[in-house]
Amino acid sequence: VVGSKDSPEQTENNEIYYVFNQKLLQLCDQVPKIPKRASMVHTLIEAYDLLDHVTPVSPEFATKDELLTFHSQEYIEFLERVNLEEDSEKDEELKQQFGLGYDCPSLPLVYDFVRLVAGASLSCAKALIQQKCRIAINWNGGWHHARRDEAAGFCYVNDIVLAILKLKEHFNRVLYVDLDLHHGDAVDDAFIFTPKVMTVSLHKFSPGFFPGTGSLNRVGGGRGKFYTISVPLKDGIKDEQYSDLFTRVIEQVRVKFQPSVVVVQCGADTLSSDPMQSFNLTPLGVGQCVSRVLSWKLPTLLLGGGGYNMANTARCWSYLTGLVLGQKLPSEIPDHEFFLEYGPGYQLEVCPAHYTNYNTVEYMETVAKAITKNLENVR
Ligand SMILES: CN(c1ccc(C(=O)NO)cc1)S(=O)(=O)c1ccc(-c2ccccn2)s1
Ligand SMILES: [Zn+2]
Repeated sequence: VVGSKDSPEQTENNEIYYVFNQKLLQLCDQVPKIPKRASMVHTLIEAYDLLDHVTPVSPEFATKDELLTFHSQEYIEFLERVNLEEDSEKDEELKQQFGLGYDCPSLPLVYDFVRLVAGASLSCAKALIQQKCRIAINWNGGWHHARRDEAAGFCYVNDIVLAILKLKEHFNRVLYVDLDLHHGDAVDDAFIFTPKVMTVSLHKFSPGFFPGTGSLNRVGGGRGKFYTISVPLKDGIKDEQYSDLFTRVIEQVRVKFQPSVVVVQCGADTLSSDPMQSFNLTPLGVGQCVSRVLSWKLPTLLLGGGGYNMANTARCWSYLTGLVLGQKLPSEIPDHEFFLEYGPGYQLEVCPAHYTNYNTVEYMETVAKAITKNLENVR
């Protein structure tokens, strides 16, 4: 069955593309804020025997031209130049200019890292375009804060914008869903003026909380007005309230926008006992949102993102991989290289913490009503 730009028929192909290779894991393991997370995620997925049911694909490096479809020449050529340098005092002020400072320390082989992370998400986008699969997964992608000409918020390259720009060449309407704790600001900004890409971001919105954008009245501009949806939330939200609101919003988005392809950033810093100590979700809550989107049977790209409790992030993305495969995973964490990280319970489930929930019923109603009102302007 051949889809078309406007109304892609359901691809007969039920393959699940899972993109990784050892080089990508090794480079991602070195990102200071998430040490060894890439390997923990991958080896847990492997330990649950999920790799037997996906099509594992080794990503290409993104070409320089592909990076330049979003990032500036200055930024990319700077990364190319510092790639092999030791962390020298040289270029110190240039590093600051390009965001390589405290939040995004300069990585060894940062250019290789950037090209392979971007290449992995682009490989997924190309596979969806070529209908080699209906669902593609890159748990080492989802870097939603990287800007055109600077690293930001632990993000060095915006693989999401690059993948959406590629998808946009073949799909008429791209829906971007950002489930990370933080507002997907740089992805919003990249598509804020176009009605071809609708971005929906659920995030913590609170004075002084990074990145500070994503208020309820952030709706986009120009021809893209009302094609940006911000869902600002408070600390302490739990699975049921989160997925109920998500469902109310996203089903309206589906009817009004009628996406032909969906990209979901599944940042796991929303889970209880993440060092960000903000939301109180479990993988079940994140899974309810992802399931809702998967039920539409559209070509779908799943990406990683934040998540600073490494074991819980691995639990969450293993659970989501199982969900995609229609497989319920056994609670006992299987023996594998990082088994001891899952103590003391060695269970797949994440228990909610006892945080105060500041999202009152009234607040949630206000948010839902404002978004419904904005969506009346779409279509
Ligand atoms: C740079 N910051 C970001 C940016 C992006 C993220 C993110 O996960 N985005 O998705 C998280 C923190 S930040 O200023 O809020 C922080 C830096 C270090 C932080 C931290 C470190 C340890 C425990 C709790 N918080 S927050
Ligand atoms: Zn985050």
